[in-house]
Amino acid sequence: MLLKELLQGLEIKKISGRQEISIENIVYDSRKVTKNSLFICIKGFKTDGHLYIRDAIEKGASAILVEEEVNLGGATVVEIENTRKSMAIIANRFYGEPSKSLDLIGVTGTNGKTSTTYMIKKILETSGKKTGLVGTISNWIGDVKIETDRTTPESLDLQKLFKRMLQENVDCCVMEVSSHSLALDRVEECQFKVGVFTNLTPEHLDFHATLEDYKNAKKKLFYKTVLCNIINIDDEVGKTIYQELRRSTTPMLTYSIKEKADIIAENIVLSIKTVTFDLITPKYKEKVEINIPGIFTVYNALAAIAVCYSMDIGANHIVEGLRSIKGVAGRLEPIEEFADFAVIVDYAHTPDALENVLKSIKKFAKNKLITVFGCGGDRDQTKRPIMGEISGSYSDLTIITSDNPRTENPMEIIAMVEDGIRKTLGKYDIIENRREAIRLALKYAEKGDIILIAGKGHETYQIINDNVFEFDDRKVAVEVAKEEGLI
Ligand SMILES: CC(=O)N[C@H]1[C@@H](OP(=O)(O)OP(=O)(O)OC[C@H]2O[C@@H](n3ccc(=O)[nH]c3=O)[C@H](O)[C@@H]2O)O[C@H](CO)[C@@H](O)[C@@H]1O[C@H](C)C(=O)N[C@@H](C)C(=O)N[C@H](CCC(=O)O)C(=O)O
Ligand SMILES: Nc1ncnc2c1ncn2[C@@H]1O[C@H](COP(=O)(O)OP(=O)(O)OP(=O)(O)O)[C@@H](O)[C@H]1O
Ligand SMILES: N[C@H](CCC[C@H](N)C(=O)O)C(=O)O
Ligand SMILES: [Mg+2]
Repeated sequence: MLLKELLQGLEIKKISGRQEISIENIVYDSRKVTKNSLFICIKGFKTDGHLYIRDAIEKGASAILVEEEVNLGGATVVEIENTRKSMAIIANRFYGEPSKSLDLIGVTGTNGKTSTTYMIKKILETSGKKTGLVGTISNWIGDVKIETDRTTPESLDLQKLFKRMLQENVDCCVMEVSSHSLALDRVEECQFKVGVFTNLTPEHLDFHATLEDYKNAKKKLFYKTVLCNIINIDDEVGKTIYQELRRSTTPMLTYSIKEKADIIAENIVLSIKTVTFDLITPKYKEKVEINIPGIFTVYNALAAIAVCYSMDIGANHIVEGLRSIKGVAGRLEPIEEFADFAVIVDYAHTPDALENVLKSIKKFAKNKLITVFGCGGDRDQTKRPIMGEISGSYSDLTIITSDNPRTENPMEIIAMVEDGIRKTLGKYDIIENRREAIRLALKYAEKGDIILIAGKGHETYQIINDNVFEFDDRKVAVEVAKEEGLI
């Protein structure tokens, strides 16, 4: 595509060099530049893309998009106000506006995005639609898995992925829309059919200055949708978003288990492995059964149902799709090798998630509830004491350990968790090494106990400083139990 075409309609401050040049590739990382690339310079949180322009030109970049004045030859230089936002516009154009041809569903909220997207995918597939998925665990094109390291990819990578989905005849794509992606314009130019709001509780307050900023980032999704917005009105923030969206032209569907809403669940029965409920929609009633425990599974299912209902997917496909789900990796995932006591791995890494999970499983513990968890480094510090207090309140024993300490001192993170747990009567131990923490929990466990290993869920690594080590809670629990002769 010609550079001139890519830049059409953008407010350019200054341009030096030819615009009639063919752009074969677009990149925002100088290390990925190939011949005839457009290199987009982004001022980041760690470094600044403008520092790598020379490097990019040497590798063959023929055009550079900048947001600060640079004077050098060898490539066309285009100066613009906001390169991150412009990248989304250019990427959408370069890949042929792919989201317009997909039924794109966006799910946002603090907790439940991954779980809800997997439910939606399963229902859509049951109804015969080839479905793509973009999210935390991995991306999918039908049943082909694509590794990812972001929940919501950078706009360029996202548009490229959408194009690939179209080439592979995908009908619908369901994606998690993180607050970072909304704040950093990763989903600008995406045309969503349906948007979902699951809930909002404190998280990522290292990135968003206030809870209000966090909410405002999430809210942006609902002004990008054309078919329907789906809102959990049992959530306090959901209620306010619902009120605000009444002025919008996009129709809305609400869901609830407590209040009058469009999609509701009644007669909920929770067991240690499943949930069942009576589904009531404006058009029909059905019995629903899902093989994932916890009251929040009902919420995630209602969100998924509302999406499919708004897309006119038949009730039979909804019920069958939900029934066929075997679980979502690292979300209340039971480790089957254990018989006398239960070991469950879960991705709860926010106060709200941890509280919900502990509440859900505590009632099924015939004996003690033992929790092993820590908090991630280089992330929101305010949640650490709160999570400590929650674990101390619900668990008979907490073993505080490391999550992904990243560049922080693990013992300092643990001390912040300990500040919270000390406010409770809950017993606790501190074992910084996560493998050893899991070992101790297994050694303490007795018949009828439940061990919850929280925070890392599906993750198969642990990040310590800038090193990524292999670490999977599910595998480690089994390995350690074998070493101890417990299984
Ligand atoms: C805060 C944040 O989201 N940062 C993301 C952002 O980084 P950044 O813009 O600060 O980039 P930077 O590292 O400072 O580099 C600036 C620019 O220089 C370029 N560069 C850098 C080095 C070089 O040699 N050459 C070069 O061109 C980089 O490619 C970049 O364009 O853009 C990068 C490239 O896309 C992302 O990898 C990076 O994610 C970081 C690693 C991250 O941890 N993000 C998390 C917080 C995140 O986004 N999480 C949400 C999930 C939240 C949830 O699920 O609750 C997500 O959607 O994944
Ligand atoms: N609707 C919900 N409300 C509260 N907690 C939930 C809900 N659904 C799941 N959880 C809890 O939150 C954890 C994370 O769930 P999930 O991965 O679905 O959320 P997410 O929004 O995708 O998280 P992330 O922001 O990390 O991508 C689960 O392991 C579970 O403990
Ligand atoms: N999407 C979340 C995941 C946190 C998972 C937890 N294991 C951690 O590393 O803090 C984040 O990037 O903040
Ligand atoms: Mg997720």
